[in-house]
Amino acid sequence: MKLKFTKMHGAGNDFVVIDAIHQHVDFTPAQWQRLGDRRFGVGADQMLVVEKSQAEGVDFRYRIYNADGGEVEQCGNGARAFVKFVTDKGLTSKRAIRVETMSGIIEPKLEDDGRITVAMGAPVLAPAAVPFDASNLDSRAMGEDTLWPLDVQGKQVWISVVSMGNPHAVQVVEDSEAAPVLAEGPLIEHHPRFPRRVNAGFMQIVDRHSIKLRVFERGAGETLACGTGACAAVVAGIRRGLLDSPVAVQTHGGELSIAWAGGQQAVMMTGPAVSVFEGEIEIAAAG
Ligand SMILES: N[C@H](CCC[C@H](N)C(=O)O)C(=O)O
Repeated sequence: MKLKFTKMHGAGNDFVVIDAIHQHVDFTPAQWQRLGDRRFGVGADQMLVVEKSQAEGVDFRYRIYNADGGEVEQCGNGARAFVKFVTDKGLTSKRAIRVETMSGIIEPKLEDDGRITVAMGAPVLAPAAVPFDASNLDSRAMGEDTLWPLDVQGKQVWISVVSMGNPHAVQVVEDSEAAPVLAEGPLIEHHPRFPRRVNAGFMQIVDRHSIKLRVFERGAGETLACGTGACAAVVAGIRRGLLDSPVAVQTHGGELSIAWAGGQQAVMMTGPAVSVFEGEIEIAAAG
């Protein structure tokens, strides 16, 4: 079938965005993987599928597929690309939208300066949210947060475990550019203590209102930016008493602004979203 799509990015985290309101979209993981393949398909970190929501008072539903073809709960940069997409396509005239995702309702809003702010929901700082095998109970309590030791090929790495709907294991590093993101990221992503795998964040504290962040994403590898990863890193840093809200998050693809008032308050993420090109692609039937 011929599939119409829009290629977009949010701070360099790139997406294939599909209108599933006016197109029938029902792909297998192998077909999603083909779409995300940078040589045999369009190529993207994630595929975003826009649908009408059946829920009362909710405008849209959006589904997220990683480049490896797996469907996941949440995507922060994707939420901003989603808002730009539905606005540009005239699918809504609203500037504040309620969107249903696999992990709950988020509320993105198009700002006057073209950036987009998304209320990403409250973080959950507990292994049970990820899930995470907390069998190794010798965790180290740091202020209100709990740090967990992860044995990564004999090296002990202290991580904060945070859910933004999707799972994150965040560590503080001296120098994010020198951090072993490509070597250690896959080992953390596939670590046996994360039965559903995990996104691995490497955060350098610049000052109390600024960090540098690299994320080796579950199902996509290192991306130029990770929105939920930025939220998770800031929440972990605030809980450990290292950061104060708001925090400027510098990523390889651009800057995100994250604010969080603590507790059960929603994490607020602000950043860019860009449409790059429109296209059509023939996606062969599975098999
Ligand atoms: N790789 C993530 C999904 C995409 C998240 C990221 N692109 C963002 O902007 O939040 C996961 O498997 O949970």
